[in-house]
Amino acid sequence: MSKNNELYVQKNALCALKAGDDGVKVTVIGTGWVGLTTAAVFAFLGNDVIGYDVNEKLIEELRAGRVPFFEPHLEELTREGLANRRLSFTTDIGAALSTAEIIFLAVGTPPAPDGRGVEMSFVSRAATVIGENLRPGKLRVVVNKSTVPVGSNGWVDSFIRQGLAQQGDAGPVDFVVASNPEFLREGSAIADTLYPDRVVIGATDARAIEALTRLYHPILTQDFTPPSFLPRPAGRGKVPLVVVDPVTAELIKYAANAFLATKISFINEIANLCDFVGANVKDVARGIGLDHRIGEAFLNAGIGWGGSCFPKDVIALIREAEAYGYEAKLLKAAYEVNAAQRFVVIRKLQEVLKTVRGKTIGILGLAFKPNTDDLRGAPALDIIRKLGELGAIVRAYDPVAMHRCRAEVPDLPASYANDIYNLATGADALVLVTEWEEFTQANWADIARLMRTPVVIDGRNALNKKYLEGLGFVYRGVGV
Ligand SMILES: NC(=O)C1=CN([C@@H]2O[C@H](COP(=O)(O)OP(=O)(O)OC[C@H]3O[C@@H](n4cnc5c(N)ncnc54)[C@H](O)[C@@H]3O)[C@@H](O)[C@H]2O)C=CC1
Ligand SMILES: O=C(O)[C@H]1O[C@H](OP(=O)(O)OP(=O)(O)OC[C@H]2O[C@@H](n3ccc(=O)[nH]c3=O)[C@H](O)[C@@H]2O)[C@H](O)[C@@H](O)[C@@H]1O
Repeated sequence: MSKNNELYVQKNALCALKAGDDGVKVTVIGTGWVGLTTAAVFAFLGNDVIGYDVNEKLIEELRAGRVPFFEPHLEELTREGLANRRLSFTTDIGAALSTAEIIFLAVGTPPAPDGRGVEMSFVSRAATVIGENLRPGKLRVVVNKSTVPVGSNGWVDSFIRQGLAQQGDAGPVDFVVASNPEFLREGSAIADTLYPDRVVIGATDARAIEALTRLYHPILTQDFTPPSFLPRPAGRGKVPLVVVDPVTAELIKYAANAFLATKISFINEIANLCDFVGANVKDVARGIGLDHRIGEAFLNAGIGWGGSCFPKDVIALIREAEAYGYEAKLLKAAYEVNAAQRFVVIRKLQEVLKTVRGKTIGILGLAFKPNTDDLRGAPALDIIRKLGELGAIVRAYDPVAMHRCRAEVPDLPASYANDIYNLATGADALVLVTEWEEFTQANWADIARLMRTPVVIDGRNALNKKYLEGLGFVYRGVGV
């Protein structure tokens, strides 16, 4: 689309009715972290939203107003949507699609079983089912929010057409496919959705761009009353809208995650150097981050990145490049630095304790980061397994993720403690893996007294080194 066209569409769409005034009919396919957040937020903004998922138990829970994963305020917002009847949930695809104007695809795209590509079967299945169940009538905009390999927009279109073909001669069905990548972070999913840095729409069809711009109008203009639990950040102005073609939108998503992941690997490499030369990586990060071209965010050194997306998306981009005979050397290096980084804490434990065999090691935190119970790609799991292999007796505690860990990783070689003090009792060392506030705010004087030997390896540089050393701890951070 030409620049003039793009501006024309944006201007017109922004002049259109606010979504809150007439309520867009939205259906979200897949009600996990991204889908449910999308559904709850658009319902909160005054749209009529139906969440559809193949997981019957999940839908049952959501209907009862229970969100079976930990995401701050998401349950509150879901309950509010259910109470004011803006939000509903179903496992009936026909009912889910019958009124829809905009259909979001938010199903998972995990790594393929061979670890080399992206598992796209959830997307293809969902797209086919949409095609099988769309009926003639008004235009439907199918919007891909899942993170997908470049070119998937056309691919989704073809699966919808295959589904439509199954219907036989049902009459003409008017639909377009657009891309709308998601940039929310777990732990701050609602804030990131209501107050995003930008909204990206990947489409060439003006009707799709108009429909999505209308839906996003309150967010783009910040013209809504914020929820009581999430005030609008001070100084938050209008949100930039980036309208591009679908392929570019899909690449923006991968590039954003790959850049952030590379930034963290970069600072971790510097942290490792700091350990050799005796510099302090926190000061280095501040010293470089104040340069606005670099920026201070995402320069926290430690055990590196985990989670459901950075690892799989960096790999996906490497594979994407390979498909064109291009070796993405920088991304490969970022991945490798990260893969090794989580074991830095084990090396530090060995430096202090000499052998970990037979020693009791307490792991502070299981989730891949604070404010979530998500264990996908969590560094804690690799660290615990490695310590198990080395003969350590591993105990773990996490404020919210233990329940999930017991269910999802039953073979983890660790037992669980009730709280941080219980974990510390008799431990030879503690390793801080997830920087929960509960850990940074704990009574470390009590913890020192409870431990067999007061040793703490701070994998997130989140604790106060001087204070802990004052309490008699042997403290090791990463590059501090
Ligand atoms: N979790 C995150 O923080 C972010 C995730 N993303 C991307 O968003 C997508 C979704 O991720 P999550 O929400 O984390 O996944 P998730 O695993 O939490 O949720 C996916 C949901 O889709 C459902 N599903 C699978 N096949 C289905 C089908 N055919 N029809 C209906 N529902 C179906 C599953 O039952 C599940 O509830 C992925 O592509 C991910 O890369 C993007 C930004 C942030
Ligand atoms: O595509 C996705 O799923 C999402 O992936 C990340 O979000 P998320 O994985 O929820 O969490 P982040 O806050 O980005 O943290 C990712 C990992 O990097 C680590 N990290 C983060 C920042 C930092 O400075 N240092 C660091 O080690 C965290 O501990 C965590 O393990 C991106 O930040 C989101 O923009 C994106 O939408």
